[in-house]
Amino acid sequence: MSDTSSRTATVTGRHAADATPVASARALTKVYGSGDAAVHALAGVDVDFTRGEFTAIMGPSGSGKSTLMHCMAALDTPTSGTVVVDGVDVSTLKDAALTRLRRDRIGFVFQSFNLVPTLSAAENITLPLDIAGRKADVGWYDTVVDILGLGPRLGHRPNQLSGGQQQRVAAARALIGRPAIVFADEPTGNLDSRSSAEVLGFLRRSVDEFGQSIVMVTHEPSAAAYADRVVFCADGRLVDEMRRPTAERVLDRMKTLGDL
Ligand SMILES: Nc1ncnc2c1ncn2[C@@H]1O[C@H](COP(=O)(O)OP(=O)(O)OP(=O)(O)O)[C@@H](O)[C@H]1O
Repeated sequence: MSDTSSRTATVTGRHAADATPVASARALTKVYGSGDAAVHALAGVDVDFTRGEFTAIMGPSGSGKSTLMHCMAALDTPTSGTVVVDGVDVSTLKDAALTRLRRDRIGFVFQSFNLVPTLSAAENITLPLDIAGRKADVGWYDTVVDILGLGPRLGHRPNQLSGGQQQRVAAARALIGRPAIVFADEPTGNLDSRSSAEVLGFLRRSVDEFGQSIVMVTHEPSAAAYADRVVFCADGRLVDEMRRPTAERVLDRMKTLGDL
């Protein structure tokens, strides 16, 4: 559950959000299959994600949330429309440039953690930088590890860590390269409420204290309440948005969309 009192305290010290969107989509469509079997997963989405903000994407099951996130994160190719991430028009990029964009400017957190089982927590955290041939900024590495309380676990492999600890490692890995944007797909879907609060609290703090931009798909109103803004999907379109959400208001809005 969101701790609104501590959040209000940190918001005061937050980085000013930059007016230029960190990622945007225009007239975005995604059709799976064809003919009678065609599914219009995205039916024309226009959206801007503000730099330095935490945005949650909510909506009923099948409304297009994951498809939207995957198209925005260059993990999937739209049928039509444009996606711009950190000033780069993703549709113009060939495979190698797309790989670089994902590696250098985007951080990912997935529901299933997606850690490399043979690597230690420390090695998992720095993996994106190691692949890119970059060195971790030692001060930043220490800060992230410290905030996430991972110090005593750095030598452990994923199967020696709890789900919450694994997701904290995944969150550290997403942020270690200071990406322009972090996309999180149901990051608390496999976590208990305490571990969820730790991961969401870290994401919130990274926005407030370090100006990180985050977009998160979630089913949970209590998770969406950590965001600055919630956008609501239904039938492949964005149908509404809410600023300064609370779990109660998000839940009420979701009921009118036919979910929960
Ligand atoms: N690879 C695919 N092939 C065919 N249809 C797909 C594919 N991926 C998604 N869809 C369909 O596209 C629509 C949107 O799916 P999407 O996963 O984006 O929704 P979602 O809002 O993320 O759902 P959930 O909350 O259940 O994860 C659904 O009707 C889904 O069945």
